[in-house]
Amino acid sequence: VGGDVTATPESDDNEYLCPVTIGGQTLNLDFDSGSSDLWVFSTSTPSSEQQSHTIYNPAKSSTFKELNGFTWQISYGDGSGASGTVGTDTVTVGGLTVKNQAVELATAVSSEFVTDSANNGLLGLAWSNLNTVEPTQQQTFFANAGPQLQQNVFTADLRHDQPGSYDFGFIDTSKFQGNLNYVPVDNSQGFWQFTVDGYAVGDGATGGNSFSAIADTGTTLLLLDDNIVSDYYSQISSAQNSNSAGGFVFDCTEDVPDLTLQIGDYAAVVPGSLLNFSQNGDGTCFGGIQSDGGQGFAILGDVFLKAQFTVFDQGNVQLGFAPK
Ligand SMILES: CC[C@H](C)[C@H](NC(=O)[C@@H](NC[C@H](O)[C@@H](N)CC(C)C)C(C)C)C(=O)N[C@@H](Cc1ccccc1)C(=O)OC
Repeated sequence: VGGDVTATPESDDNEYLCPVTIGGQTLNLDFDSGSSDLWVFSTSTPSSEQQSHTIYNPAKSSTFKELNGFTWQISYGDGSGASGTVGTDTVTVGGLTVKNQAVELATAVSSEFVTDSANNGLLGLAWSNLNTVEPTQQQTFFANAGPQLQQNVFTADLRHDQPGSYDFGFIDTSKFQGNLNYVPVDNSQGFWQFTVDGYAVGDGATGGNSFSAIADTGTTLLLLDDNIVSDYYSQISSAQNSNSAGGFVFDCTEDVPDLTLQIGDYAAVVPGSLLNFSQNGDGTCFGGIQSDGGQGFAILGDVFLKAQFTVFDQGNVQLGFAPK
C-alpha cells in the first residue's frame, strides 16, 4: 500500500501544497518535515481569519471524533504560529488512508497564515516527539501509516515553478539519477537531522567544518551558518545584506555560483539558478541562501530540496539523497 500526491508550488516556490482528504473533505495543506502537527483551518477558526481559505467542517464528517479537552499550540521558526482543539478523523493522502488520525482544528492562527490563502493548514512529517498536542502527544500521519507501507519511507521530489510529488511507501527510481546516498539521522530533537561534512562555493575546493542540518520541506530557503553565508556572498561582487529586503541581495545580472554540500560521499549540488531566488523589483535579486539565525543547525529547505530527490526513511532512521 502506498500513496503518491502532487506538490504544487505557490508563486516564487514559497511553499508547496498538496490535496489531503479529511472525513471526505479535501483541503490543500503544506507538507512540513520540520514539524509534527496536522492542523487545518476549520469552522472553529474565527470567521475574520477564515477569509478565502478552504475550511474543514467536522460536523459534516461522519467519522470525526472530538478528543475532549485536548489542545495544541505551535510556533514556527519564522515567528508564525497557531493553536486550537483536537479530534480524530480518516485522512487520505494520494490513495493512502489512515483511520483515527489526530486532526488539529485551529481556533487561532497568526497573520502569516491568514493572508496565505492557498495554505489551509499543515501536515507535519517530522518525528512525533515534536507533536504539540496536550495532555497526550499524538502521532503524525506518516508514523500512523508506517505499518501499512511496503517500505517505511516517504520521498520528496520538489520542483522549481512546476508541480512535484511526495510518495509514501515506495521509492520511484524513475525520479532520480544514479544511486541513493544514505546518511544516518539523529531524531532525538524530532527533526530529520544529520551531519554535513563540508561545503564548496562554485568550483572552489570543499572545506569548512562539519555541521548539523535538518531537511525541512516547510522552510522556503537554504538557511546556513553566518560564516558560510558570508563566504558564499563574497563571491558575488554586488552582494549585500539588506535590512529592507530581509537578507542578502545582489544585482540580478550577476552570475550566481553553485553551492555544494558534502554529505558523506555525496556531493549535493545546488545550482546557482536556484540560488538566485526571486526578484525584488528594483533590479536586485534575493538570495536563496540566507542566515540560519545562529540556532545551532542549518535548515535545508526547499531551495536545497528542489535540487535533490530525497528519501525520508522512518524505518531505518536515515535520509537518502540523489541528483535528479
Ligand atoms: C513544534 C515546533 C516546531 C517543531 C517548529 N519547527 C520549526 O519551526 C521548523 N520548521 C519550520 C516550519 O517548516 C515552518 N517554516 C512552516 C511554515 C508554514 C510556518 C524550523 C525550526 C526549521 C519549532 O521548532 N518551533 C520552535 C520555535 C523556533 C524554531 C526555530 C527558531 C526560533 C523559534 C519552538 O517553539 O520549539 C518548541
